[in-house]
Amino acid sequence: MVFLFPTGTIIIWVLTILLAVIPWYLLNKFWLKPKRFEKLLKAQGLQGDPYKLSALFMNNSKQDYILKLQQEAESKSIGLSKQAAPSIFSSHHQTVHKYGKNSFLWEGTTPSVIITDPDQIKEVFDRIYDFPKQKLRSIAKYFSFGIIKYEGEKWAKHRKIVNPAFHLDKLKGMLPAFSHSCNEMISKWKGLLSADGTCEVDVWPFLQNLTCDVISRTAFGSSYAEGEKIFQLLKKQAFLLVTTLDKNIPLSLWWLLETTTKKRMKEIERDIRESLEGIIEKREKALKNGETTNDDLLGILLQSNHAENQGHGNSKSIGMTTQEMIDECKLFYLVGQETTSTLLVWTMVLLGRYPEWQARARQEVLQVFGNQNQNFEGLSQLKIVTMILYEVLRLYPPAIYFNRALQKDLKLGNLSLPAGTLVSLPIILIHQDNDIWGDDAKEFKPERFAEGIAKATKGQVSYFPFGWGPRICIGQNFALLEAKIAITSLLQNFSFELSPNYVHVPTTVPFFQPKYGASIILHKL
Ligand code: HEM
Repeated sequence: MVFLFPTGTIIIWVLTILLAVIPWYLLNKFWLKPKRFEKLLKAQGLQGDPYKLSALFMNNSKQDYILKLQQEAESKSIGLSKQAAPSIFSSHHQTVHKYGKNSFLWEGTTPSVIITDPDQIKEVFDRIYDFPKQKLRSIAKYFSFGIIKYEGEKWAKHRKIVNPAFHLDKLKGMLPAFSHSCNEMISKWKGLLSADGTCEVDVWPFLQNLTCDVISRTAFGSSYAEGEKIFQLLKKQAFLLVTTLDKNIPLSLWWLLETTTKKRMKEIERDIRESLEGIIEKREKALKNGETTNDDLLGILLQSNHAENQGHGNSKSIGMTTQEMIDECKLFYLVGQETTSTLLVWTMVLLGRYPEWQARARQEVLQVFGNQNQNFEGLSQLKIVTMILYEVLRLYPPAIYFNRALQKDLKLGNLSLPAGTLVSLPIILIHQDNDIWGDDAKEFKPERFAEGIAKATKGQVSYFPFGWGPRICIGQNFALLEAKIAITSLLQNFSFELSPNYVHVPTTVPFFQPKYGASIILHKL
């Protein structure tokens, strides 16, 4: 026997259920669940602001809120000797200041537990499958590419394929490209010198240009000019994004709007994809015809991908697809360029501020290379320059914190963390923690690295400008070699000091950089 309900009855039933379920869902999401989290964390001795519903309405989203804080901070010069964290990283800084190191803060309805204990930090970095990265919001879709955002098997596969491109023996072959780009920048600066052999330059755009040039040459070799074009497109896209953010349109709303900016971003995205597809297809064809590929990043990536496919009986789905290869190439630009130029600009600012360290570094460089071009063996002997770079990365790490998102209940040391919590590793606070580095933690003292990183940190995971564990930066040797060559060329040709016009306003968009550039006075040697 079949019972038939009239349609009206069904609709009433559905509405009744929805009316009962939706308020419960909202109550749980916006009140009961966060309060449960709070109770659980507090029971374990973690301290933080109580969860408040009003915080959700006050700030349209966490990103908007952080941007607002940053914009406020960036309008003021903080003075070079002052710590940047209170202004550029105020939410975490204030929480630790108020509640101590065992604390948490709220990101909307989600608690973010601040982890500062080196053993726990090591665990978070080592257990990559338990502590995956936080998923990006949709705004990042134009900028989140490749391996850096993958998880699980996909990440492992891509890391395996990309790894050979960054082996030291391959990097050695790229040194002439590094030197070429550096020499070009030095020549431009020489061209700006006045009759007395000095000039004042905002070095920041030159350094950005340098690291872009290096990536274009090392990633695409003979296709260098096309690489440059792609980078210009990526830059345009980033500019459009940043100007949109500046207009203070809530992110959530912006993504619903079909704006001209959004349209333009889509067009640029298509242009980038087509250019990269062209380069990759040309190279793939050459590889299939048995022609030797170039030893640039793309060439090595293609060979490695080819080997991965062959190792699996030529099954096409095993290696990377062309689209995935495109994403990896874009990633090299996005994470390899601004990070390294950031390292270089702060190195120039700090060496301009501390002439005694500049003199020591120059003495070492001249001892090792004289006025000759650099080579790998000589670069490995540069002890003072290395100490300086490590210290710059301690005080000015390009990425100032890491977030990881728990997808299941987990133990971390003595903590029991529920699924849905974030853990936050505030690298900038840990790098300047007096308990770890001593009372002079905030000062520029490269001598602390005289006997290497392990000695300076007493073997603890308390220094991690390149991350740590299996997901450590794949390009760290690339970046350090590039930085050493750039600093060496600079010291061989100029002495320099900070200009009185320099205004110290660090920003964190997209990395920990000088907002108003870096005015430096160069003197020809
Ligand atoms: C001073 C320069 C650099 C710094 C400070 C830096 C820092 C970092 C950090 C902190 C991570 C880990 C992010 C995380 O775990 O959430 C990372 C990952 C990565 N970096 Fe770098 N990076 C630098 C230069 C480069 C360069 C030059 C390249 C390539 C040309 C590069 C490519 C990558 C890639 C592909 C990853 C993702 C690795 C993975 O997830 O397996 N980086 N970098």
